[in-house]
Amino acid sequence: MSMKKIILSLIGIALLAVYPQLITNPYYVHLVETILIYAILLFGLDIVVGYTGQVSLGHAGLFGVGSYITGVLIMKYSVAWYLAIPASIAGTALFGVILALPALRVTGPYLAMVTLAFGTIVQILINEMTDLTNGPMGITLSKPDMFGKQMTDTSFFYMVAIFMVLSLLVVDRLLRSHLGRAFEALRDSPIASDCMGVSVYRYKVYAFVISAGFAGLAGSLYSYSEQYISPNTYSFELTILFLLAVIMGGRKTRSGAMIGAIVVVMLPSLLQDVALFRQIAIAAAVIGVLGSAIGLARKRSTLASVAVPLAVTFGMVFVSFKIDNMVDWRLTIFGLMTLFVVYYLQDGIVGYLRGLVGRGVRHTKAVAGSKHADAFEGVRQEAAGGTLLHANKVLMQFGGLKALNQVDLVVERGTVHGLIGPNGSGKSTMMNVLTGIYKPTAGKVEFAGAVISGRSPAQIALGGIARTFQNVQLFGEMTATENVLVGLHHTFRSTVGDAMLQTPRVVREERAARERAAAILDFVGLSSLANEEARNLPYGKQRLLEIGRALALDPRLLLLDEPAAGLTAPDIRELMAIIRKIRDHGITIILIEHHMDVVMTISDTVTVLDFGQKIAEGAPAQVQADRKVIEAYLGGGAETDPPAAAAL
Ligand SMILES: Nc1ncnc2c1ncn2[C@@H]1O[C@H](COP(=O)(O)OP(=O)(O)OP(=O)(O)O)[C@@H](O)[C@H]1O
Repeated sequence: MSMKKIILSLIGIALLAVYPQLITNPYYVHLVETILIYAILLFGLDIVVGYTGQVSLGHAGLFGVGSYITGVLIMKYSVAWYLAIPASIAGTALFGVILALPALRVTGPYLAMVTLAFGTIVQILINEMTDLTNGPMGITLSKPDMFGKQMTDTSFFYMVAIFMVLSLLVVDRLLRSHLGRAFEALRDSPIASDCMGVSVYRYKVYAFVISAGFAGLAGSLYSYSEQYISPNTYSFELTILFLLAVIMGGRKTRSGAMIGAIVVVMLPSLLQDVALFRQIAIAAAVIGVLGSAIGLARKRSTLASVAVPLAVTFGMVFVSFKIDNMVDWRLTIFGLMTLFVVYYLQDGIVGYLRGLVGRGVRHTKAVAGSKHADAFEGVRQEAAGGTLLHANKVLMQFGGLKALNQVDLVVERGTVHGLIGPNGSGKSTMMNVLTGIYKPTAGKVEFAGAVISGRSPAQIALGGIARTFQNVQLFGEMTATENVLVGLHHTFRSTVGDAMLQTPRVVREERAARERAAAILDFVGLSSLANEEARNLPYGKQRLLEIGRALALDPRLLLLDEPAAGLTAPDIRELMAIIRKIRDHGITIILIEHHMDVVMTISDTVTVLDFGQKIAEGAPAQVQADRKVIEAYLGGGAETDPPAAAAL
């Protein structure tokens, strides 16, 4: 933790400690208490929405489950708080599994609909299960007892503050660990996550369960805080407000969740009180003017780009002085504010403020490569010779189209095996079959003596097959180092508990992984770009980074899908040297490439596909001279790839 962060945290804790002593009005103490409770929920919601990129409209439902578990346990069994709170966390986490199930099948608007239905069903059930929940009458409860005495409002405030600080610490540690990287990776590219051994299924479930646990804790504290719960609270509006809070505050930041919590609590007051609305409108206009001036001075914005947001903020000030009360206008103003945030503050308030001071998202800086770390540290040196991979009569059918038609492919250990063919001949389909993305319609794939067809991509990746993609599939918002670290995910044995508590094991594993990542980046020539976000790298470097990330898996077989596409001549030479070095370390390679000079120079064996069938196989010179191959390239009409044909 940096000195600045420690000082800020201590100031934050000191403010929380003195607040209820300085502010004696119980209304304001309760207001901040509610903000702290919502912040706990939003830390969790940010894992699902900000990190894994899933839409959840079910979190008000989870919040309700947490509240009612505590409410029912107290009403029926007079359970103590130290049992009721853990029961709410565990019980709501179980409901998180139910919410995760649809996320495994659907995404985007469909997931939004399903999670919304979940929230609605929870609300209806609470309403209808009168015997258990008291139905619409709600449950009344009192503040928890501590040492045989009922807590005062102030002592309960401290209890909530302690839970919030602990949640903040735990979430922060978790999200900075290998698990946080796994969540983030599956947002940027689920397919690449799976192929790096980070199972999308498993980590989506983890994200929902952990997030639900925090919703359960928040719900439980809320029931004690309000001392009365009823089904109406956990409504559709609340769930929208939660989602808006994460977006408005700024996703992937804890400070964003805190700001979001303030918004959730203050918005209803803001939309009722015209004087408060005027003050906020003026503050927004001042920040807007300052931000635009800084943006223009630093040449990061243009007059055209700041004109509309400025006009809107000034418009808001104008309107705030024109209206006398908020009653008729609150929904319109709420709608316009939502539109403004979604359109102009896509990185939220925290993202906007960071932009003003010229700082992007903070990533943990890469370490320098250590003398002890070696890029190929985990790779098993295998003796060349013998079959490593055998695809046996593979048929891959899409409707009536046979993308692969009874293809046999035998790859020898320690070789570079070229796979070529005109566009649409089935090369990428073969890659997808070998890595488990497609399950073959018929035939089987054996790898190192075991049948792998039918296994999941993550299982196949962890079994020793790594790949790159024809259309680069990097984790764009993560740095080059973090991309490689996702590839090194398999080297971690630490559990969620280790990550949350920062045990020595997780610290040791993280250090070792970072040193290894530095060595891998050095090997692919990207050391100087280690802290750069992948989306900002030049195209050629992105391809090299994909190779580095794949090497991190310690593969026995590496599949390279058109690694030279879009590369300049010097980049291609660098790439060829890298491929040779990888082979020299005993890793077998299957290389799909349209640059014939590359394939023919570095392959030991070449297989040629055409219309899903194998038409030739052998040494490069032999294949180049094959009449069927020449015909496939030169006689293929529109399907012909000119550079490939020319090279042949
Ligand atoms: N998921 C899919 N659904 C339907 N058809 C598909 C699918 N994937 C591939 N195909 C079809 O299978 C055939 C083989 O495609 P594939 O991408 O494997 O060819 P390729 O040899 O890799 O081509 P290129 O060199 O252009 O990448 C094509 O006709 C393609 O349209």
